[in-house]
Amino acid sequence: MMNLGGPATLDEVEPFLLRLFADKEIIQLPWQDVLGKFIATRRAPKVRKLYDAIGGGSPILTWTKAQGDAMCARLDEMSPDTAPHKFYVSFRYTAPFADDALKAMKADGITRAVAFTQYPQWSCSTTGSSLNDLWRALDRTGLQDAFTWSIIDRWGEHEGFVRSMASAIDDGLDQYADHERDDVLVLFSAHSLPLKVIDRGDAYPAEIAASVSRVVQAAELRNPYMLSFQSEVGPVRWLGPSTETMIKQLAARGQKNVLVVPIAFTSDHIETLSEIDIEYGELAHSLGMTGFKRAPSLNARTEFLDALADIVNGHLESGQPHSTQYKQNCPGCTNAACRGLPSKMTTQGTRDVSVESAASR
Ligand SMILES: C=CC1=C(C)c2cc3[nH]c(cc4nc(cc5[nH]c(cc1n2)c(C)c5CCC(=O)O)C(CCC(=O)O)=C4C)c(C)c3C=C
Ligand code: FES
Ligand SMILES: [Fe+2]
Repeated sequence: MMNLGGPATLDEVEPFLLRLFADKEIIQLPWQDVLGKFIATRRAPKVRKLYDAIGGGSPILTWTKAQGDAMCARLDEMSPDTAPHKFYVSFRYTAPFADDALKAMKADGITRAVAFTQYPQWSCSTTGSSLNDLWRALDRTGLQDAFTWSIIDRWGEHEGFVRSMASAIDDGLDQYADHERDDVLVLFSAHSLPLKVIDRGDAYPAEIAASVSRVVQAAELRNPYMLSFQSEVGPVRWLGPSTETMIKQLAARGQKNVLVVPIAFTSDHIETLSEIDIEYGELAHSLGMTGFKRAPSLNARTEFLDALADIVNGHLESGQPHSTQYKQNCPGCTNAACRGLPSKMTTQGTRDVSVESAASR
């Protein structure tokens, strides 16, 4: 289960930021080694305060473990012939790292592995970076031939995911009085991306829009809705409209009730608990938006735990090594590591562990 990760304690904030700003696959800076360190160190005190305000750390590992446990229990029942199922966590910027996961898998005698991104929608800066690093970790640990791999690289339109988002929106709308419910504007908010990444051809904006459209249909939403992007960092230009600006504009036109729906994260962390709930919440209230609320994150929502198991089970049944999209590099890509494959992959059309050499690396 691959994700960005987050600092579990306040002491981990600075090392987390140092790793993030050193990763050329999420952010490209001039003189990255020097400037990345400078930005991370300077940013750390402010970010430490934010994590302090949400309980002293990111809950992302706790949620991922709860999701993994529930997913594996369901998979053991759904697919006895591939049981037992075990999950390992591979975070990009905090422990457990890809190397930790691979070593633990080897120690447990695992031979068949599914690289399962926990970002529903693809971006080369998130899932792409995690996968590139996973394949590098195989080399670092000398475990190139230890596992036969397949990849779940995106699932933003999966029916179970879409249904769980729709039911989270229902719960979000239930927070309003009956007479207000129809007046609520549903504001889908996704993490933004630098425009440079989008111009390169990153699939993320289209995949976010596809998720929103499917969720709106599944929720049979009668409310108006919009999509905006949050969490921009640094002086580069980011994809808009920004969630913060949108809140100001909606407040200016007298919109009182706004339900924010995080569409690109599956569990709570700093962007929901701090940025939306505290920062945007205070902004909205100061502008007279009395009904500013957020739909709950999926976390351990039953429909979502079912969805995770269903995504993996469907993947195993399909026998697909990865999605068709996976091999489509961004037209503007200059990173030779992108869309690589490990040396041992499952063969197209089989759900078993037959081995085939990867076509390219
Ligand atoms: C879909 C998810 C995400 C995308 C896309 C994404 C892009 C992206 N992020 C940064 C820089 C930072 N992100 C930070 C935190 C953070 N980012 C995501 C997800 C996506 N990022 C999550 C889930 C988290 C929170 C981790 C947690 O609390 O558990 C941070 C650290 C916080 C801060 O300093 O504000 C930075 C920095 C860039 C540059 C980027 C673009 C490609
Ligand atoms: S940046 Fe998208 S494939 Fe390399
Ligand atoms: Fe981020």
